[in-house]
Amino acid sequence: MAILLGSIADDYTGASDLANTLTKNGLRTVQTVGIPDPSLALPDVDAVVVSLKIRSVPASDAVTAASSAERWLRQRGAGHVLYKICSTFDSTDAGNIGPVTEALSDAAGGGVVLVTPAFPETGRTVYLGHLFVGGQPLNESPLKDHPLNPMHDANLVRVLTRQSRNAVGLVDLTAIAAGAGAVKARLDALRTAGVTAVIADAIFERDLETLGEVALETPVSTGASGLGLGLARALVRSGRISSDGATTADAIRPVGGLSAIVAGSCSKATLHQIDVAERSMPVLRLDPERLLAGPDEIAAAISWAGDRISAGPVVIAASAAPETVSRLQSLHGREASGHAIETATSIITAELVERGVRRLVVAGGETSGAAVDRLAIPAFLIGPEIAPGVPVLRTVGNAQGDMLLALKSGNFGGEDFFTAALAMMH
Ligand SMILES: Nc1ncnc2c1ncn2[C@@H]1O[C@H](COP(=O)(O)OP(=O)(O)O)[C@@H](O)[C@H]1O
Ligand SMILES: O=C(O)[C@@H](O)C(=O)COP(=O)(O)O
Repeated sequence: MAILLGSIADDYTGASDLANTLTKNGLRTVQTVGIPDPSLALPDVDAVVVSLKIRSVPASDAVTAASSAERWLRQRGAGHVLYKICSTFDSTDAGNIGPVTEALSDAAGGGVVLVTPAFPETGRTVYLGHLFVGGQPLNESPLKDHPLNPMHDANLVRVLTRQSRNAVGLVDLTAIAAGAGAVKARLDALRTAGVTAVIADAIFERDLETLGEVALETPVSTGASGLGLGLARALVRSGRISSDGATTADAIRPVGGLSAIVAGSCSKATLHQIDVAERSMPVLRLDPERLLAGPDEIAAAISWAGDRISAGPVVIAASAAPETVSRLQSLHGREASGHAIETATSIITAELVERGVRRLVVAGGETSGAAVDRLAIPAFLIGPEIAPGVPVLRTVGNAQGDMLLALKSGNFGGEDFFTAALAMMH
């Protein structure tokens, strides 16, 4: 299998978001969970998105994992590797966007890396290096309260500089609006000045098309689904995609079984989606203190679900509002509480699958990563889009048999996302 575009995603929801965008823009795409075992039969594709869970791990671990994935992708022919980060630039001063970007660039021989989290379809735009989420600067958006990566600075040149060894520059909208030639000239000037990564503005898809065209001539870029769109369209325009385009219908052949929703995202969007779901299906809100205290809360949740799930889908949620999250974190620490809750929700998910769930929605990036790892799912085919950034996924090579999943980024989806997702899974 020779591929044209490789991607390394820093979390699993982000990987499915990117795979969805690449598919919608004409690339046959598969999402793997880590580097797949050589025995796994993957379909013939144009693009592979390797999902890693490296957004919130020590930077050195993230660099090691991303570097192995990069080597694997290059060995399979990838001329360009996109490091897929969150459209809200989720990271801390310790990383991991800067360290991974620099490591991937070094491995590919250096140069300047284009970096942009812009994803206009979901309201993420970058202007003069500042990230806006909907109408708000990043630091005023709900991301200021993220449980693991609270974002307090919208100036991404500053944010990335704090995480990088080398200088970070800006390619502003004026250069991008002037076209690929102007962007390349700006990159040349910045390279001469010692810059190795640039934040690129982008407001409209046409800006991302320009950036995709420029990025495709370089070995590495860093960005969200918007840059994926630009790269995919540039590849299609280049005439290098030999297939008739990507199809998604086969991925949603019915799998039967029971259905469930597990939520660990504490984003404003997910909290509202849970409230809305409560009008039409049973919802269990886990007690985070009890989850951290021992296995009883997990056992109680499994028993609660067992009593109801044969009658229809249920929701089990650890998700809580910012005040509750802060209280828990002040008692147990930010990372320890996040990790313990992810472990708990992943155990509950695996028990639900053990009891016959084959159609599963997981809300939250880290939450999805923990759940998919516990289920040991090796890869996914990409089905149709449920909401911008969230496709239906079909497992490949799964020990429990075929399943349909939706891995929902915390911030994505309309208020009826859970019912909309299950309506597409049979
Ligand atoms: N009630 C809670 N208190 C503290 N942390 C929580 C709670 N519920 C979930 N979490 C943690 O918050 C984090 C949410 O991150 P994630 O799953 O990536 O969601 P998102 O997609 O919104 O970023 C996870 O580590 C999860 O375990
Ligand atoms: O780019 C995005 O916003 C998403 O693809 C993504 O990475 C979301 O991360 P989580 O909100 O942690 O799921």
